[in-house]
Amino acid sequence: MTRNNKANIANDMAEVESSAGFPSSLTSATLPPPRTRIFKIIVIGDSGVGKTCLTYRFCAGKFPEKTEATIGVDFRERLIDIDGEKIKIQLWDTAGQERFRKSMVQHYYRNVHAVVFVYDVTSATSFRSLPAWIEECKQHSLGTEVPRILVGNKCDLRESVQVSTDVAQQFADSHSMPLFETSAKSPSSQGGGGSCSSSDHVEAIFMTVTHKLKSQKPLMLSQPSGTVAGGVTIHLDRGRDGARGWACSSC
Ligand SMILES: Nc1nc2c(ncn2[C@@H]2O[C@H](COP(=O)(O)OP(=O)(O)OP(=O)(O)O)[C@@H](O)[C@H]2O)c(=O)[nH]1
Repeated sequence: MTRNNKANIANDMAEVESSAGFPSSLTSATLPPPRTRIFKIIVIGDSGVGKTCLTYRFCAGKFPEKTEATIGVDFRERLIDIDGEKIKIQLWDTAGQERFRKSMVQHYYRNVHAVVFVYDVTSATSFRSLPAWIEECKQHSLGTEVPRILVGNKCDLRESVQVSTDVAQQFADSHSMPLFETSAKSPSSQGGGGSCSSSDHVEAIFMTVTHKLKSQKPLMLSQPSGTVAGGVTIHLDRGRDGARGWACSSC
């Protein structure tokens, strides 16, 4: 990781962490022009379920040609316009492998606005891991007011499905989460009953979360409107061992 990347990460973390509200000294008469809000969304789940591919698809618009196991965390950002307001979606693509996430975990969960749990529909093991991921969120004091969604990825591999939509939907219902089944690889794949019928599920998933956050959160200061920053990666040393549910608006 370069010195610049480290500086960017520090800035990005500071931005997210400072987006909690207006400085108390500001009055309506002295408020600066509207700024871009940042929504920090963390994407978690077992290694290999496709977190990098999903976040890359949403931010870069395509399936990555090749991926490697995430070490620490990757940031991906996309600036979107909702009803005339510019919103920066900051996706934190977290490492699924325990040894690559250990020392970063506290950063993942700080000032999180929403959580996306991902499992692989062709891996019953990744589905069985979900309670542990939910427990990890709980241990980091993520309240039920933080929107959560469940995503079953790799729906394009129809012949290899191990997790049925019914079972996934029951799990999602029991945790008050909406379920989406999708494919980062084949955006037009049609998921099962819990998913949206949109032709581009990945887009729908993150846009749904953003709409939810926008409707839930009052306008806050974060940073001046500007261009979307590129991805930034925090790497750990390779040697280390390392409420009620809410509806999917577009369903
Ligand atoms: N067929 C298919 N393969 C996918 C899909 N999404 C991801 N993959 C493949 O699954 C493998 C793992 O994808 P990643 O996105 O790196 O997985 P990850 O969850 O980020 O893994 P970690 O970084 O280790 O936590 C890669 O070989 C991807 O090409 C999908 O929707 N369909």
